[in-house]
Amino acid sequence: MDCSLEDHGIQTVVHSKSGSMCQIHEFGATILCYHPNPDKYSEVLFVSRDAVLNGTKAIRGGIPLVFPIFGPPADKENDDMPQHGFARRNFWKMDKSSLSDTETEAAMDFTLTVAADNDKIDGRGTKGLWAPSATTSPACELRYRIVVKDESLTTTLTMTNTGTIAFPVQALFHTYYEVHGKAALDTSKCSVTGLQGYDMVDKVDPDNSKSPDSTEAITILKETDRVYSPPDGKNEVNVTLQLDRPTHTPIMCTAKGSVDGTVVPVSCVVWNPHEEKAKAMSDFGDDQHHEMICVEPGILGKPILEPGKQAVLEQVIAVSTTS
Ligand SMILES: O=P(O)(O)OC[C@H]1O[C@H](O)[C@H](O)[C@@H](O)[C@@H]1O
Repeated sequence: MDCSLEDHGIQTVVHSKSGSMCQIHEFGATILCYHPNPDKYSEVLFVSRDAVLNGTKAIRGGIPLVFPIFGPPADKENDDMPQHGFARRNFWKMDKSSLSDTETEAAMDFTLTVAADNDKIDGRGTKGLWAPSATTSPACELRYRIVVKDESLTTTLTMTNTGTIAFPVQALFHTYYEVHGKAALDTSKCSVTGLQGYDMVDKVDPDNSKSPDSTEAITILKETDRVYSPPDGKNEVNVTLQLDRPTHTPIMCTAKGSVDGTVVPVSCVVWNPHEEKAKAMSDFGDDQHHEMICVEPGILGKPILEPGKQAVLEQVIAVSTTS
């Protein structure tokens, strides 16, 4: 992504001390780029060259936010909410009072407020739990805090149930990483480690699902769409990504979640559409599956968020193990 991009709806947060910067599109509060200290590092995130940035379609790349469902609705007959929910399909508000730029970090918050009967929020569906209704629909406030440091980006999504109806939560950072040298399919250059021992559901080839998966390094050999759920006792995600970066250093991604103050397990999705799916997506270059890999930590267990309570999902992307 071109970090010099300036446009209506795009906000920039710069950490003056280190020069690290991040750009966020108000549509979906989608982070488009994260460029750590430019004296030392290159861009971390991938955005499709055909991504739609005018607010008519979820942005293909960066870090789209998935909430309150992951994938299509569980009960498609009775719920027409679109895949991955509504968070990525609406304009969020930047909170000017949250802006800061200190010695150690720069920060910016975005919010999306969803009243129970607000029918202006795109993607709530017309038949399911979230269909706008003053009496039967949930309400929520989403607050998204983005903190940029010299060598790390921390994103924290706080989901507050502001209504009277409890709802199941799924929330995920759909992070698209740039793989340098178009090497995503080169197994010696692009890999993800840290998910060994997780239960793996293979959405492309269900017969290949493993419980637990003993694979040490996940590489891309074909279309890959896998959901990794942690073994008992492991709640945080802690993965290492080799992306053939110019510095030859890996990226570390950690993530944790909680509901009403209680830690909940965080799963991790690994996705690369490969050739056929790449060609089928109108907002993705035919050959761009060579340039990216999605590693997406999230709360997928559908814990119930009661009225007045909060769920929190946090991700840290670090370009150095010392961050
Ligand atoms: O095309 P989208 O709705 O953005 O979804 C892109 C991908 O997101 C996740 O990674 C899912 O596991 C995939 O099944 C889906 O294809």
